[in-house]
Amino acid sequence: MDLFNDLIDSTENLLSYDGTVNYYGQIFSDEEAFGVFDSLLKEIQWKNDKAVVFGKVIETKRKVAWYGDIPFKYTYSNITKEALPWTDLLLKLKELVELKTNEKYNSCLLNLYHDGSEGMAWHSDGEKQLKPNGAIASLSFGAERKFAFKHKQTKEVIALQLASGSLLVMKDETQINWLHRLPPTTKVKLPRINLTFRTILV
Ligand SMILES: O=C(O)CCC(=O)C(=O)O
Ligand SMILES: [Fe+2]
Repeated sequence: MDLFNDLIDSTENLLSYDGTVNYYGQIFSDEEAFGVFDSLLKEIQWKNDKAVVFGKVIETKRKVAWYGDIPFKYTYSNITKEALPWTDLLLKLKELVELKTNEKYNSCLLNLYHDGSEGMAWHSDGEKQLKPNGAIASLSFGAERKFAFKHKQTKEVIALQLASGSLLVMKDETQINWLHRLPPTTKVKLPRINLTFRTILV
């Protein structure tokens, strides 16, 4: 457990305006986080992410997976996926995150970054199928990575480190007003798994 975790106030809003982001720090010990990382690596049906760019289908090195209450169809980057049924571990993680954040979720997008060369470019999670202004809860396991927000108008950037076993929540108008990204870095040589719990409209 990070000694500094005691100093983290999960009720503090990291954004100065136009949205709410709360960082809970490590909600798992390093050892627990490693165990979860290992299980997810083995049991999740990881697939290379596909995107349509200028009409061409490209495959990213990053791997993804999509799970949910029912076989929701979810479209992003012009590709539609169908949610797989929850595994026992994913359900446990979902219930823990629901308890911690006092919100409900019905689906989860998972990302596997093999090392720092893989990241995610500036975007917001504002897909039409998502509940408007719904909370998105992000769990991280494995390598610690930098995560950043950029305001769409003012261009203000707010960055933080996402520790292994940590929880972050984005809610209210965050997706309307802010972009976020996971910057690539040559410093990180180890893999990271990220889970974002979301609410799909049914
Ligand atoms: O890997 C992360 O921390 C963020 C992933 C993300 O932004 C997304 O899946 O939409
Ligand atoms: Fe995102």
